[in-house]
Parts: sequence; C-alpha cells; structure tokens
Amino acid sequence: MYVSWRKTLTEDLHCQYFEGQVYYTLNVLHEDIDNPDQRISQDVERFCRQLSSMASKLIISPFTLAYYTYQCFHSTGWLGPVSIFGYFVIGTVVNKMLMSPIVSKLVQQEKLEGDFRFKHMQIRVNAEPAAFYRAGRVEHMRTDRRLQSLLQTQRELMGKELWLYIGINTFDYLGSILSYVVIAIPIFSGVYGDLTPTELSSLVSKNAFVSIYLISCFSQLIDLSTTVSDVAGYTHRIGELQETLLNLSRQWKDHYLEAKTSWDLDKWGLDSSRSEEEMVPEDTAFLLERVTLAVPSSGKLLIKDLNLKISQGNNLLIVGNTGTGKTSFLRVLSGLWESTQGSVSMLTCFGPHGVVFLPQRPFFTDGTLREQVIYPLKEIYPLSGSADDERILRFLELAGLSDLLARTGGLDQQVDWNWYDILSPGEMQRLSFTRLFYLQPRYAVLDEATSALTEEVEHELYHTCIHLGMTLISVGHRTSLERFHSWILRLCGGGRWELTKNESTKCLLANKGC
Ligand SMILES: Nc1ncnc2c1ncn2[C@@H]1O[C@H](COP(=O)(O)OP(=O)(O)OP(=O)(O)O)[C@@H](O)[C@H]1O
Repeated sequence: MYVSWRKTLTEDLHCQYFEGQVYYTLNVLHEDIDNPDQRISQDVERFCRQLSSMASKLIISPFTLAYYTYQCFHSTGWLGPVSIFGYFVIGTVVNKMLMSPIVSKLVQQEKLEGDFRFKHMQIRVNAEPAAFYRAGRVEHMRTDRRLQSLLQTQRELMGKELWLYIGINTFDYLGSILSYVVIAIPIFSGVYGDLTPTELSSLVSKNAFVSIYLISCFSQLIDLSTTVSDVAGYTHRIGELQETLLNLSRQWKDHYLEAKTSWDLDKWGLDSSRSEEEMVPEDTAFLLERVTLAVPSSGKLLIKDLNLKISQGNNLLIVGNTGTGKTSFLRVLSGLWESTQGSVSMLTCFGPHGVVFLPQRPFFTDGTLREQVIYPLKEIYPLSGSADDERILRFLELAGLSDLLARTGGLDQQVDWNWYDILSPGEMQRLSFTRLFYLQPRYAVLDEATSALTEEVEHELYHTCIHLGMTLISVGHRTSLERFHSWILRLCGGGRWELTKNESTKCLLANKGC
C-alpha cells in the first residue's frame, strides 16, 4: 500500500485533511512538519552555525596560508608555492564552472521547497473549507504536482553535484600528488644533494603525500559522520511519522469506510454514465431523524433530538448566538462530523446536480481566475473543465467582480500572488458566489457567506441564487436574510432549538423551546 514514504506522507495527510478527521487527528508530528516558524528558526540556527564556522576558518586561513607558503618556499624554493598557487587557481576556475549551474538549481530548489511548504500550509489552514468543497482529490493532485517538480529539481541537482564532488575529489587527489612532485623536483635537481638518505627521507616524509591524503581522508570521514548522523536522525523521525500515519490510516479506515463510499467524488454529477434521475431520486436533500449533536472534543451539547427534512424550494435559515452550533450543524450535514445520536441522511450528491457548501471562510486554491471560479471541477475532470467563458464573465459581473478580470489580465493568466492577499474579505465572498453561480447546484449551503457585504449586495446575490433555482440553507445573523427563507431554525444553546415557518413566524416545532 505504501509505495514510498513521500507518497505515503502526501496521501495520508490529505486523507486526514479531507475526510473529516482533521478535527480529531492533527498531532504534534504534523504540527512540527508543517510549522514554518519552527522550520525557519531551525534553518536560521543551522545557517548561523555554518556562518560562525566559516568566519573562524576565514580568520585563521591567512595566517596558516602565509606560514605554510613560507615553509614550502623554504623547502622547495619558488617552484613549490608558484605551482601550488597555480594549481589552486586552475582548481578554482574548474570548481566555479561546475558550481554555477548548481547555485541556480539550488535557488530553484529552495523556491520549489518553499512553494511546496506553502501549499501544505494553505491546505492545513483551510482544511475545513476544502473539506466542505470535497476538494481532497484536487488539492492532493496540486500538492503532488508541486512535490514532483521539487523532486525532479532535486534529482537534477544531485546529478550536477555528482560532477562537483568528482571535481573536488580529483582536485584533492592531484593536490596530494602535487605536494609529492613539488618536493621531488628539487631533490632530483640536486638541491638536497648534500643530505644523507636519512635526512632526505625525513624531508620527504615532512611533505609526504600520505599525511596530506590522510588528513583529507579524515576530514572526509568526519564530514561523512555528520551526514550519517543527520540521516540517522531523519530516518528515525520519518519512521515515527510513518508509524503514526499508519495508525491514523487504520483508524480512518475503520471509522470512515462507510462514509467515504457514500461521499465519493464520483457522485459529483459529472460522471456521464449516471443519469440525473439515478443520482437525485427525491426532491429531498437532507433527512434528519432525532439528531443529537455534541462537540466531539468537549462533548458540549449543541442540538438535541432534531427532526428535519430539507427539501427543494424550502429555504432554511439557521440562526442563533455565536457558539450555539450553526457551523457544527453544517458539518454534520456535510458528513465532516458525525451526530452523537440519530441519523443524518444526505439524499443528494455533491456538486452541480446536488449540493455545494460555501464555507464560512472562503477557500481559494493557487491558480488562475478561471480555476478559482470553476473550482474544484477542472482538476478532477479535465475535459469537463473547458468552461464557457461567457458564463464565467456573466457570473463575475453578477457578483460585482468584473474588474477582477482586468486585474488578473484574463481568465487564464497565470498569477503568482496569493488570492487571500489581493482580495478584500468582501471580494472573497463575491468570488465564492461566482463559483456558486457557475456550479449552479440544486442546493446551496451558505455559512455566513455575505457577512462582509452590504445588505444591498447580499440581496442581489441571494436573489441571483434563487433565480438560478437553488434551494438555500443559510447560516446568518442579519434579519434581512429572513425574507429569502421559508423556514428558520433557531439554535439556542444547550441542545435547545426552535423551528419556525417564516410566513407566520409561528413556532411549529421545538424541543424545549428557546
Ligand atoms: N474544530 C473544533 N474542535 C472543537 N470544538 C469546536 C470546533 N469547532 C467548533 N467548536 C466548538 O463548537 C461550538 C460550536 O461552534 P460553531 O462553530 O458551530 O458555532 P457557531 O454557532 O457557528 O458560531 P459563529 O456564529 O461564531 O460562527 C463552539 O463552542 C466551538 O468552540
């Protein structure tokens, strides 16, 4: 099942994120891996250590260089220092030639690594909105694409580094021979003709190849031992991570197998082998029977014994104080949380023929304006992603975002910005509505989707939704929303709720009354 640890890491993280486990299972290991602050501080620490070691070498080098040049001059005359310096210059030029492509590759690798980490952070921060969109597969694909290009660059970098290492080792090796040659020339030219064999051998030993070679071997061994210890540390860490992910994966399989099959993305309604009638047999989207809901981590009771049927044409507004469980109720509807008791049935599918959730925090992926609007369709079904430009432009206009097209430079213009940085909260909500108009589902679940907009804009957007034939399930605080809804579910905290028909604002059902 696990092809490689990298694949495992990506797949399992996404499983956790997108199949609703995120609320229960993010643990210290994930925190650690995806925590950029920690990563940056580690990088800075490592960099500082390297810097201080480099600085100490730089300070000492001129003295040692001067001393050994004098020693070399003393035993070999001008020939020694000149040939060593010449050899050094040639080596530097060769090294420079081998290093130049590595530097640019390293820069590219750093950038791609940053992109990959950013993507993980984006998913992590937006796990819930992404899960509401059922965007697991598309985000998995996008993240995997980044990982693959990072790995590709790393492979290329390794190839280039191989040549550099060959160059460095050859340089070291020839360097040690050179030191031998340098002493050999004066010996054979008779400079040391008056020395006894013992003195001569002691002189040769002084400059011997072995000592230089041994030093270089030892330094390499020391370098290697640091690398080995690093690798051992990483291996241990990865082993821990893999074990944890395996455990989570097992738990996830036990608890969510049933849920996964019933929420499969094939039910998005774009599978041409299924007819619409097959997928949506009823005009009812959700059926709740004696549902009791509590916060999974704390057990805080939010809703008790709720019976509810949400069917086409019956727009439902969910209201209540903060923290009474409005969003949690939507989580249960979307299958992200399980109800404590009772049954929640979703009788429709996700997507254009069924239900689309607009989460409280708008979610945007990386990519072009078109990709934001049609999200998450294109990546899952590339063929069906050949979207109708006119429709997109019309919906952008209806959402009041015509100027965005000019800002991006076109629907398919690649942008290097983060959408969260360049859009205001209101614009983000408008863009989410553009997406909703484009998908045109039969049921739209809107979690405070107009909180950053004026009442007039809210009116226009809701009006368009209704005009496009959507049945709305909204969460909101404004009374202006009531006019678009025929039913109002008021959550009162402590499990109490009240369901009223809007026309008469008469309470029809309640458990203990609010
Ligand atoms: N992921 C979570 N893990 C643990 N507790 C949570 C989580 N999300 C929400 N809660 C808790 O569940 C309760 C209901 O939260 P919920 O987000 O449903 O409230 P809400 O009615 O939508 O509030 P608001 O109007 O502020 O959006 C709160 O007490 C909250 O602290």
